Amino acid sequence: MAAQLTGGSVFEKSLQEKIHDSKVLVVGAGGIGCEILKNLVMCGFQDIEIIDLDTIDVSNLNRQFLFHKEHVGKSKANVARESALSFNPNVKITAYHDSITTTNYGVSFFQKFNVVLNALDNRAARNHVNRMCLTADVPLIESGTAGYNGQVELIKRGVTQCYECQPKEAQKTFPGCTIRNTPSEPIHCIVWSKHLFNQLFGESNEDEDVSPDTADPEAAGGKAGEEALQKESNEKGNVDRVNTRSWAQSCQYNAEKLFNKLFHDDINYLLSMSNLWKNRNPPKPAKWGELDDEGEKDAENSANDAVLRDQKVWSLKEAGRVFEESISALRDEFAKLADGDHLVWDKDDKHAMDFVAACANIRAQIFNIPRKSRFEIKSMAGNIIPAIATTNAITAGVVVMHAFKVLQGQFDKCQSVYMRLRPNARNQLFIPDRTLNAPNPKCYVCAAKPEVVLKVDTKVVTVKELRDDILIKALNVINPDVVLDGKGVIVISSEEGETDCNNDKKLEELSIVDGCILKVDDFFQNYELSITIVHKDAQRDEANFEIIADLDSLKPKVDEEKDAEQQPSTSNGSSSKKDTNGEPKASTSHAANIDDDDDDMCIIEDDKQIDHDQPSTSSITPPTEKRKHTDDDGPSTKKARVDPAADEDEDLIVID
Ligand SMILES: Nc1ncnc2c1ncn2[C@@H]1O[C@H](COP(=O)(O)OP(=O)(O)OP(=O)(O)O)[C@@H](O)[C@H]1O
Ligand SMILES: [Zn+2]
Repeated sequence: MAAQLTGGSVFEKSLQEKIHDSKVLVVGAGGIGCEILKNLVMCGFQDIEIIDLDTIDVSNLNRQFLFHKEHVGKSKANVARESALSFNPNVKITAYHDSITTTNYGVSFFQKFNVVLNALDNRAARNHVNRMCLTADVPLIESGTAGYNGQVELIKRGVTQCYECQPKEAQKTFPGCTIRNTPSEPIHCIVWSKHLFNQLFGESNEDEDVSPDTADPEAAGGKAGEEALQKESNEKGNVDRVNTRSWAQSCQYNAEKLFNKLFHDDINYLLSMSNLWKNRNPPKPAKWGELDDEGEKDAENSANDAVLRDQKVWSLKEAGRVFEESISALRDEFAKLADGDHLVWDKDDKHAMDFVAACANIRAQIFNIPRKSRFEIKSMAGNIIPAIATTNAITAGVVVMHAFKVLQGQFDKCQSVYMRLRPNARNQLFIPDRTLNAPNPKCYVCAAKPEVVLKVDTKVVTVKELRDDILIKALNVINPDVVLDGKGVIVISSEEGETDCNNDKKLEELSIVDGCILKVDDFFQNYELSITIVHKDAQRDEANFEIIADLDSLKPKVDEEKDAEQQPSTSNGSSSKKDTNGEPKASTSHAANIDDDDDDMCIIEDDKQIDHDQPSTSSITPPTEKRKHTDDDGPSTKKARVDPAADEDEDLIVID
C-alpha cells in the first residue's frame, strides 16, 4: 500500500520526497495515536518516533487496533511500533515508553522533527507539548475526539493560535467546604467519595480531607462542633482529628464502624456547626443497621444482574451492602501491597467504583440530594465520554492530511477542522474554519511578554501552594524559579531543596502582597511569565486564587463605565465595556478537582465573541514582537476568526 502511494499517482513527486525525508513525532499511542501511526507508515513516512507513558489495558482493545489481547499490560508505544512495522517493515520507528513531560525530551529533542502530531488525552501534556513546540518552532498538529466529535488544528508559532491562546473552560473544581460540609449536588458527593477512597487506600493528599471543615468561615460564630465534641467519645475515633487511614486501620476497616463515623457521627458534628444550616436543609445522619430498604426487592432481583445493578438507583440498604463488600475487597487488596504503596482509584476497577458509587449515594441521601445509578456515577466520576473508533480514525486521517500541508509549507491551508455527527446546514460533516486563527496577543504563553494577574489570598496561600497548585497545576510550568521583582528575593528555586524553608510561609510573610510582581522562569520549557499579585480576601465557597490573563479586566467597574461614556462606541455598536479586542478573559479558579487528568470536552464559549456579521476578510494584526529565543515567525497578516461551525450549530464542541 505504502509502495503504491509513493510509487504511483496518489501523491505528487515533491510531496512524496518530503514525506520520505521528514522526521515525525507522534505523542500518545492511544485511540488517535495508533491510527496516526498506521496512516504514517502506510503513506511512506520513513522516520517516525512515538511516545506513550502507558501500558495497554483490556478496555483499549475495542478501538486501538494495533493492540491485541496478548499485548495487555505491555508498553503502548513499543507494541504500536511492532504492529506498525508489520504493515511496513522498512520504516524506522523509535518508541519511547515514557512521559513527554519529563526532562529527557527538551527543546533539542523537539527540534529534530519537521512536525509533531499530538494524540493525547489530557490538558497538562497538551499544554506542555504546545510550549515545547513554540520554543523549538516546530509545527504542532493538535487533535482530540469526544464521542462523535473530533477536532484537528495546526499550532505554529507566530502564525496561528497556540493551544493556550484561548482560555479553556475551567476544569470543574469545587471549594473544599462545599465538598466537606455543604454538598448540594450529586457531583459534590462523588468528589467527596473519591477523596475518601484516597484517604483510606490511595495516595493521601491533605487537600482531599473528607472530615468536617471546622475552618469553614460560614460556620464561624456558631458552636462549630463543640457540642458534638462534648457528646461524642473520642475512643470511637469519630470526631477526633486523627488521620482517617490510621483510624480505619486501627479498626480493621470494619464497615459498621466506618459507616457510623462517616455517615452518622461526622454528620452530627456538621449539624452542630449550626450557622451552616440557617439557610439550608440540615443533613440527616444515617446509622448502620437502620438503613432504609425502599426498593429492596428489586435490589435482590438485580443482585446477580450486572446490567440492572449498574443502571438502577440503589436503595440505601443496598448501598450499605455494596459499601461493606467493597470496603472488605479493597482492604484485602491494600493489605497485599508493599509498605508505603497505595491503590489508585480507577473507574474500571469494580470495587473502587462500587465504593465510590455506594458512598456517593449514602452521602447524597443524607443531604437530600438525588441519588444516581452506578452507571451515572461512573460517567460523572470518570468524566467519561465514550471513545468511538470511527471518530478517532477520521480525526487521524485529517491529522495526516494536515501534516502533508505542513511539510509543503502550506500553513494557510491548515485551517482547524471539526468533525460532527450530523451534517451542518451546508451539508458538511467535516467543518473547516474559514481562516487560520491568529495568535492572541495577550496569550500568557505565546505573547511576546507573557503576563497574568493572580488574585490570591496572600494571607492564606503558602509558597508551596503557589508552586504546586498555581504554577504547576494551573499555569502548567514544570520546574519554576520564582523571584520577587525589584527585590531580588528568590521565592522558589528549581534546585531541589534550595528554598524548602519558604514552603510553609504565607505569601505575605515573604512580602508578596498586593501590587508585587513575581518573575517566573521555567528553564526546561524556556518560558518566562510575569505575575502581578492582587490580594483578595477569599470568601467561603470561593477558591483562594484566580488567574486572570487579561489585565484590563481588572479595571474597577466605575472606571470602565466612565471610559464607556468618554469613548466612542465600537463599530458593531457595542460599548467599550466589551473586553479589549473582544477577547475572552482567561480566568481559572481552583479548589477540589473532579478528574483533572482526563480529557474534557467543552462547549465553545467564545462563539459569543465571534462576530458573525463580520465579513471573513476583516483582518487583525498579529503580535509583532516575538517569543524569546526566536527568529522568523512566518506570515504577518491573519484573518479574524469566523467559525463556520459556530454560526450554524447551537453547540460547537471543542475537545481540549
Ligand atoms: N504525558 C504523556 N506522555 C506520553 N503519553 C501520554 C501522556 N499523557 C497521556 N498520554 C497518552 O496519550 C494517549 C491518549 O489516548 P486515548 O485518549 O485513546 O486514551 P486511552 O487511555 O488509551 O483511552 P481511555 O482514556 O479512553 O481509556 C494514552 O495512551 C496516554 O497514555
Ligand atoms: Zn498562545
